[in-house]
Amino acid sequence: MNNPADKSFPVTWDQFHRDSRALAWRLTGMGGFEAVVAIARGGLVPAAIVARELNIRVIESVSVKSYDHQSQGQVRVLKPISEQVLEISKAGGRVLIVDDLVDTGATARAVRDMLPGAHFATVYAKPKGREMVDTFITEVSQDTWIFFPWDLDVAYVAPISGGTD
Ligand SMILES: O=P(O)(O)OC[C@H]1O[C@H](OP(=O)(O)OP(=O)(O)O)[C@H](O)[C@@H]1O
Ligand code: HPA
Ligand SMILES: [Mg+2]
Repeated sequence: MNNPADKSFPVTWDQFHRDSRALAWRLTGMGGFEAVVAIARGGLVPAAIVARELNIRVIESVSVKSYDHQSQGQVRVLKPISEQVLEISKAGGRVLIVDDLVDTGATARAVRDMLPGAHFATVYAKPKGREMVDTFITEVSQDTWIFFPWDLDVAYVAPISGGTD
């Protein structure tokens, strides 16, 4: 499945920190969470920020990969969720799943199946996957590719006029 996007939405570290904090604010009114599950790798950064703001100390990761650069493939689980966190959820404890974004929703669906009943939060959401997420901050159109700060560098850009300086 190839899905190259037309538009780009580059996100700086500052912006990502602000948006992840906004997510934490939105989650504060939703009761205490006992554990956070970060969907690695993209979910690790927002999960750390949210866990810091909500004072959650039990942090787990699940490693899911489905894209090679912008090409989507099968969802593959490279590291499952620990028994400890699965037990917390089965015993009725509130578990918060965090990812950087939901695009088609395939990753979210796979992780939701592992943790039914958990609360799913992302910083960004595209329309196709929005239904899979309980809480998000910013919606981005389906034909936009979000570039995260860990995938970017500072680089020269040509003037809008098309000149060279
Ligand atoms: O809603 P979907 O269409 O499933 O896409 C969203 C997922 O894709 C990206 O992860 P990716 O598989 O690229 O791995 P990464 O987090 O290691 O970058 C992103 O971090 C989400 O986890
Ligand atoms: N940006 C980065 N990673 C992604 C995206 C995106 O828009 N969609 C799926 N994985
Ligand atoms: Mg990911």
